[in-house]
Amino acid sequence: MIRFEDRDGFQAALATLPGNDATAIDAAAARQASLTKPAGSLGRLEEIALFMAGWQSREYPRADRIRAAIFAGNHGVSARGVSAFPASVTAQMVANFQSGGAAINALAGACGADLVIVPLSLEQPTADICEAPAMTEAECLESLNAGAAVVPEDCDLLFAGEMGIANTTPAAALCLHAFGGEAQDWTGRGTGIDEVALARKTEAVRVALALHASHCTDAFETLRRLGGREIAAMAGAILAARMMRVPVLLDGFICGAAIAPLARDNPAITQHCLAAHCSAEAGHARLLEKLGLNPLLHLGMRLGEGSGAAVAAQLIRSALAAHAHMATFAQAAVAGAL
Ligand SMILES: O=C(O)c1ccc[n+]([C@@H]2O[C@H](COP(=O)([O-])O)[C@@H](O)[C@H]2O)c1
Ligand SMILES: Cc1cc2nc[nH]c2cc1C
Repeated sequence: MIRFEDRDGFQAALATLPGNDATAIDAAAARQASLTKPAGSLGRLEEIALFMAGWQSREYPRADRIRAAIFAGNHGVSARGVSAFPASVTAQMVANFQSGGAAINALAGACGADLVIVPLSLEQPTADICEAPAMTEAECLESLNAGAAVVPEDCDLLFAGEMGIANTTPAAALCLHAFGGEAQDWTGRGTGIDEVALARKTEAVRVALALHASHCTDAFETLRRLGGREIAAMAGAILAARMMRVPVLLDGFICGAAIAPLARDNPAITQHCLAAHCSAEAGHARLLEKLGLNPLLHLGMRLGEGSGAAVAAQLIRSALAAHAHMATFAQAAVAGAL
């Protein structure tokens, strides 16, 4: 299991990311070229098969062991009226996840993922990012390690999701810091706020940046100041997955925002990631573009909790089923292209 010893250990891991296996990609590409279809006719499903082959070092990659990890945290900034829901909903939804009644329970079941729910000190919200750093150094490190701990040794695919009332506010702040622009470029309606609350939320993002930006010198410090526990946990899980060369499906806006500070330090962090979908949250399309990721799905979803990733995991399974089970031209005695 991966564990980051301290902030330097986290930053060192981010600076020395392993790459994929070009030999496995070549072998998988040769197999794709031999299958009974015009070259490229399975479109992105072919790319997915090669992507999975490269990270798993397998000519025949698998999606049998899928780990879905949902992290939950509370946010001091929720007291500013930036969400359509009260902060108490975070713990209530965790209870719903635990009793099997949430969307992610149904969707993780449908894609065959093994779901773990990780509540992170829900009784202790982060500090209001408009007034202070969200977390202490110890809290941030603990959250990163809670994320790293969910990646099993034998894992074919990981997806990380979140639950945290008000977390689209720190997510917007992380995007603004990583990629610039204006607060309104990154601030959306989250759970469904009105115009007045949107103005308050945009101002909160602006104030948080004014307070912290000059101190955000690396990914750890940025997550600590502008993030939240579940956000840092997703970042820790995604970095740990990379260290173990486990491919990752990113979920929605908050999940993408969690790696924005990592991408600022090392843009290669996205190489083992596929963007599951483009959320309806304003800012997600721009975020994916900045991360250099082309989302697999556009379903108008904006739920979070790993729901988009769970749907996209079915595409991964389809891509790998075609890759593994189709006949070759030679086996099926089908003539190749002229
Ligand atoms: O995944 C997304 O793109 C997404 C977009 C908007 C909202 N959410 C979810 O809604 C919550 C955050 O919204 P808010 O309005 O409370 O900041 C949090 O629990 C997220 O999982 C998620
Ligand atoms: C009900 C509810 C469910 C969620 N799941 C993820 N974020 C959420 C936010 C709310 C408000």
